[in-house]
Amino acid sequence: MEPAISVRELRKTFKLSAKQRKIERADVRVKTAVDGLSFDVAPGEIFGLLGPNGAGKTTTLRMLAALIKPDEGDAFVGGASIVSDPASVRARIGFLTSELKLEDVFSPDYLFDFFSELHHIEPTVRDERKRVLFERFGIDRFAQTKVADLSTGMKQKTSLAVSVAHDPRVIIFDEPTNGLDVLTARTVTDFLLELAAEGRTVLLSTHIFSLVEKVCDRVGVVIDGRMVACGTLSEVAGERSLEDAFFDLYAQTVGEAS
Ligand SMILES: Nc1ncnc2c1ncn2[C@@H]1O[C@H](COP(=O)(O)OP(=O)(O)OP(=O)(O)O)[C@@H](O)[C@H]1O
Repeated sequence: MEPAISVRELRKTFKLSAKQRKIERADVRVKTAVDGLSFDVAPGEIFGLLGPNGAGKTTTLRMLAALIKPDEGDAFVGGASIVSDPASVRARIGFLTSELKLEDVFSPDYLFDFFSELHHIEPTVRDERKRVLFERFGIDRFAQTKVADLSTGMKQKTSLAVSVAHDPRVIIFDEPTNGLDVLTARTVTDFLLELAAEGRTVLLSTHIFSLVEKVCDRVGVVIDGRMVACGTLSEVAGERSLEDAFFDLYAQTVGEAS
C-alpha cells in the first residue's frame, strides 16, 4: 500500500542572527534543524515523532504541512509533493499546534465557517460537519461566544474542530497535549484515536513518552535533526520502557557526536 506520508532526506537549515547565536550559545551562523530525515507513515496509522526540545520536530512538521520549504529532499502527502505541489498538500491535511492562536474577536461558529470557505466547502456539507463536531466537543453551547471569553480547553477544542473542517485524510499535530489540562488532553487523545479508527492518518510530534505509548502505532526518535530509531514501540524499546530506550539512544547519539 502506498504510504500516506513519505518523507525523503528532508533537510532544513536556518541562518542565525547575532541575537539567536547568543541565545543558542552557538558560534555557528547556520543551524541545521533537520538533517536528512526519511520515514513513511501508512494510511490509518498514528505515527509519533519523539524528541527533546530543539530536535527539529516542529520544523519537520511545518515542512510537511507545506508552511516552509525544505533546503533539500522532498516529502509526499497523499502523493502530492511538498516542494512542487504545496497547494495540494495543504488541501489534504489538517495542521494543528497547541500554540495556535485563534483571533479573540471571532466566535467558533464564525471561525468554522471562515476556514470551511477557504477550503471551498459547500454550506450544507459545512453545516452538517459543524453540527457533528461542535456536538462532539461540546462547543455547541459556546458557538456564538467570542474566543476571548472561552476557557483554554474550549479554545483548543475549537482549534481541533476548525482544523478538520475540510475533512482531511491526514492530520499533522505538533505537540497535541502541550499545556492542556487532563480533561482536554484526554479529549484530544480520544479524538486522535477516533480519526485513525476512521482510516485517517495522524502524524504528531511530542516529547511525552506516555502519549506515544498510549496512541502511536509507530514512533520515530529524533535527536539533533536526525532519526536515530524508527519502528513499532516494541521494535524501538524492546523489553524496556520507551523512556529507558530513549535515554539509551540519547546517550549513544550525543556521546557519538562529542
Ligand atoms: N526560524 C528559525 N530561525 C532560526 N532557528 C530556528 C528557527 N526555527 C527553529 N530553529 C532552530 O532549529 C532547531 C530545531 O527547532 P524545532 O522547533 O524544529 O525543534 P523541536 O524539536 O520542535 O523542539 P521544541 O519542542 O523546542 O519546539 C532549534 O535549535 C531551533 O532553535
